[in-house]
Amino acid sequence: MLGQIVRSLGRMQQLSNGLKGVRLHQLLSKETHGHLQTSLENTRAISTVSLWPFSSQPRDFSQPNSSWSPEMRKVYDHYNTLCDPDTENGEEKRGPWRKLPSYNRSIKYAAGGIHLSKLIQAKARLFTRNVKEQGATFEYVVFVNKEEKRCVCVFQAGHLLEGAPGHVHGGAIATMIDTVTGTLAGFLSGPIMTANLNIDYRSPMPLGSVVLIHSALDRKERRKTYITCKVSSTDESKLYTEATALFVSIGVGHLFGSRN
Ligand SMILES: CCCCCCCC/C=C\CCCCCCCC(=O)SCCNC(=O)CCNC(=O)[C@H](O)C(C)(C)COP(=O)(O)OP(=O)(O)OC[C@H]1O[C@@H](n2cnc3c(N)ncnc32)[C@H](O)[C@@H]1OP(=O)(O)O
Repeated sequence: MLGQIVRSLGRMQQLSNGLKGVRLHQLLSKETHGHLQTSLENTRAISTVSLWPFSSQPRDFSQPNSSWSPEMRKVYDHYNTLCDPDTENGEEKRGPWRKLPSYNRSIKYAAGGIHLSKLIQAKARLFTRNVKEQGATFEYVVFVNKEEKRCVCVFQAGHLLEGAPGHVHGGAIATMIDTVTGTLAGFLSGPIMTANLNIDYRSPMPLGSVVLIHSALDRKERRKTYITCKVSSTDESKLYTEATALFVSIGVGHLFGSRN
């Protein structure tokens, strides 16, 4: 994935004069750093090298906060524990689970350039992370299992996500499905965009619910990554939603109006 992203960014640099003087590391998002670190296995060595262009650290939203219900916290703790390394014969071994960090921008910084300024505006924020009041909208953390090519998102739906009275808006559920399946597809295939999303809403989801969003790789065909998804109660006794999604791999230049 590192090679893929660096190649894509290299193409993007060639694309635009506006990119002159911008270094690749300035364009890499913190998320991408996280993914790179994970995929490169050697997280300790990598994390000692600062690739982040700002002096102040951005806030990682994938952390418990006071709006979380006891149920949200319990499920988070369960999956977080799966990320802990085991100690065997005095040696630390990491399992396949990783918690992914989440920030309110994917790309935070770039210097100059008309193409970049179209994309990187000071007020732009990641849709799911743009509300200051904790617990009001999307509270979620994604855990990925790289061996099984699947992930689980723990999602608590806040009161501003109402659709049908007392229940979560279908568009908010679709947002989370797109986010979680897209995160998995991006983790497995590098830069992608959603091409198709099919959703079956099976039961209404009460506001305030804590649910699991399970996503798994179905298959990959050329540039296409197919992902399946199920949204259920945390004990998995109730099925709320099922979905399938298709993501198409893109060169980052795609976002700048180039098909390369
Ligand atoms: C730089 C990004 C890096 C991401 C890093 C993530 C960091 C993590 C951060 C935060 C996590 C949050 C994660 C969020 C995730 C959400 C993502 C979104 O919501 S994206 C917004 C909604 N999507 C669009 O706006 C796409 C608009 N559509 C397009 O741009 C194009 O149509 C595109 C890219 C989808 C395909 O265009 P073509 O020209 O590149 O490719 P062609 O040739 O048309 O298709 C390639 C193959 O895909 C099939 N295909 C394309 N569209 C299809 C469709 N709708 N249904 C079925 N097949 C389709 C085609 O038939 C073709 O298949 P054959 O290889 O020939 O077999």
